[in-house]
Amino acid sequence: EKGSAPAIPVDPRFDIAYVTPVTIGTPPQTLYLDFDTGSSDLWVFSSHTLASQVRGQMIYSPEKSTTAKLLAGHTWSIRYGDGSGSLGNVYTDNFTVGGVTVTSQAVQTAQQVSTSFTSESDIHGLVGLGFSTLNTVYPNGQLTFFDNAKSQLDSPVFTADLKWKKEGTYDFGFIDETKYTGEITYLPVQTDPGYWTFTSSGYAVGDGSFNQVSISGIADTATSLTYLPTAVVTSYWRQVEGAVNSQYYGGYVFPCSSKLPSFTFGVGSANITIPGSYINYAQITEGSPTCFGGLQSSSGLGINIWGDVALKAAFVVFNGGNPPTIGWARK
Ligand SMILES: CC[C@H](C)[C@H](NC(=O)[C@H](C)NC(=O)[C@@H](CCSC)NC[C@@H](N)Cc1ccccc1)C(=O)O
Repeated sequence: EKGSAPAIPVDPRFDIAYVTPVTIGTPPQTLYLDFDTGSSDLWVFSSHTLASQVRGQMIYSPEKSTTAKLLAGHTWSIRYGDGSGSLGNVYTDNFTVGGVTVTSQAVQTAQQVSTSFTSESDIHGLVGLGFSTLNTVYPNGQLTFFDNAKSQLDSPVFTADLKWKKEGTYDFGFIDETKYTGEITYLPVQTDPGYWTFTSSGYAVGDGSFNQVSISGIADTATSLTYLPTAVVTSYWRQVEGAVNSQYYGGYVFPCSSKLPSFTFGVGSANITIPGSYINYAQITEGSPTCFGGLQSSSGLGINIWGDVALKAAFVVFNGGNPPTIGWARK
């Protein structure tokens, strides 16, 4: 079995996040969810969510699904790196993405969500695609959609082909050779504590020389920007006239008129190049001549995150085989 589903940018001006249509329950209820390799909870806005915290999101109503079953005595509560979070109860129900159906998927219904989720009407929840060890359901942790679907997929993989300001795809169970050029380079994955953690072999700024340095970080499809060690990020922004690391804006800002250099990162003996345009992330406010960078320092996070700004420059294979590996190809 295999499937394919669109990854739709949430905001046409800049790629805050990508959402993918899924159907839950019987009869099927459609929601648009943020597929997230950086976490492992599948949670949705629901009929259980405090009305004051719902603002235009589509919701899942288990009471309207003949196949929904309450997972009695189970709760969940998750916190994300940006301080956002949500919590609630758990049902199992039919869950379908791109034609691939899992019949008793744990669907975590939110009772409460933090303000940043309330304010993002285009994101109706998350589908965690990290390793199931990260799942927060208590007292028994639940499996991700990918872990549940793996055995019925032609191949135990899913791929991310995210695009700059355009619709991309998530494929499940197969590798679409038409979506990349050259070879796919596979790297080992550290599955503890549960992210897709890999080590890049170094970086180059623009057409400058390549710096051989190991950079361990996570591939996170639901983090908009890319956060790397301060030394790496400083050497990038040093090349941009007028770029400053602003305390006020919480990161590097620069004149929107700048022509930004590309950023190349190593994957084994190959490499991926992020065009400078992808790093010109967004104006700090509508109409401002000052822009916010898509490449920022990870020093405050304690972990490096290869988010959408990096992922959309590549075709990425998340191989859930034994052992798991992560594959990178140019496109
Ligand atoms: C502060 C909490 C830390 C970060 C940690 N939580 C995590 O690592 C969770 C699973 N993952 C995340 O917070 C991040 C990875 C951070 S690396 C530490 N990925 C998921 C995030 N992009 C989901 C999201 C999507 C849209 C809007 C906001 C957030 C924990 O629970 O300990």
